[in-house]
Amino acid sequence: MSYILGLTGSIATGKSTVAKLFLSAGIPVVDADLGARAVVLPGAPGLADIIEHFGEAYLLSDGTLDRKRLGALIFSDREKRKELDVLLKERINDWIQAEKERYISEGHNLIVLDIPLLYEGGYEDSCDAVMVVYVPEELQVQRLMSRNHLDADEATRRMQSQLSIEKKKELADFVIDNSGTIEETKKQVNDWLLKHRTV
Ligand SMILES: CC(C)(COP(=O)(O)OP(=O)(O)OC[C@H]1O[C@@H](n2cnc3c(N)ncnc32)[C@H](O)[C@@H]1O)[C@@H](O)C(=O)NCCC(=O)NCCS
Ligand SMILES: Nc1ncnc2c1ncn2[C@@H]1O[C@H](COP(=O)(O)OP(=O)(O)OP(=O)(O)O)[C@@H](O)[C@H]1O
Repeated sequence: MSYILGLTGSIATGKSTVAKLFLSAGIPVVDADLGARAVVLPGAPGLADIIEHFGEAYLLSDGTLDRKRLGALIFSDREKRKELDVLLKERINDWIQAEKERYISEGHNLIVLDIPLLYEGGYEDSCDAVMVVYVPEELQVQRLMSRNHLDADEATRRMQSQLSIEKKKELADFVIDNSGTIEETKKQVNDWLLKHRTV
């Protein structure tokens, strides 16, 4: 039996940073953001759905999705965001499940599902436990501003497009506090692995 650990947080709290720590410990990670990119590659039905729904203005001249333009739209308009979620959710879910099954069939006893919208999308039921990567909101906004070159208003809007990190922390089975150094985060992940790797 494989133990399925859901890994989440809110935008820029450090999921990818923690996912890399699991990967370097040899644990397979299913990255939902990669799935979200795979289902909108040129030729994929998800891209055709987006263009049909939102229009050709969301295509770049090389035929790929204009992610920047679509991001600007959905992070400033709740209804449009919901429409995009409806268009892509099933396809992303199928991608996640297929990757998970592949790792299960390879015999891994621990598999991490890195899903930014884990709670918003109701994925907690398909996990044995959920780990939330936490930083306080002020630090979240700062890291988001500096990583994505956003001003404070835009970063706050993106943050508010997801369930708050405080709420996710309450719902979590395990919390990794990523407000210190990467080394401090690494220690928490390694301690968790020492306790749970053989579950
Ligand atoms: C709007 C898009 C094109 C913007 O692309 P961009 O390259 O700028 O951002 P990227 O994909 O790296 O996402 C960055 C982060 O934004 C957050 N985010 C993405 N989509 C959403 C959404 N619909 N609602 C809330 N937060 C979201 C996540 O925390 C994600 O990790 C892209 O995010 C997208 O296709 N989103 C819809 C798919 C989705 O739901 N992805 C989340 C995976 S579960
Ligand atoms: N402990 C830390 N100390 C300093 N900077 C950090 C730390 N952890 C992460 N960061 C930085 O904060 C930013 C956000 O981290 P990361 O990309 O891992 O977040 P994420 O939760 O995966 O984001 P998203 O939801 O957008 O995918 C990155 O620029 C990263 O380098």
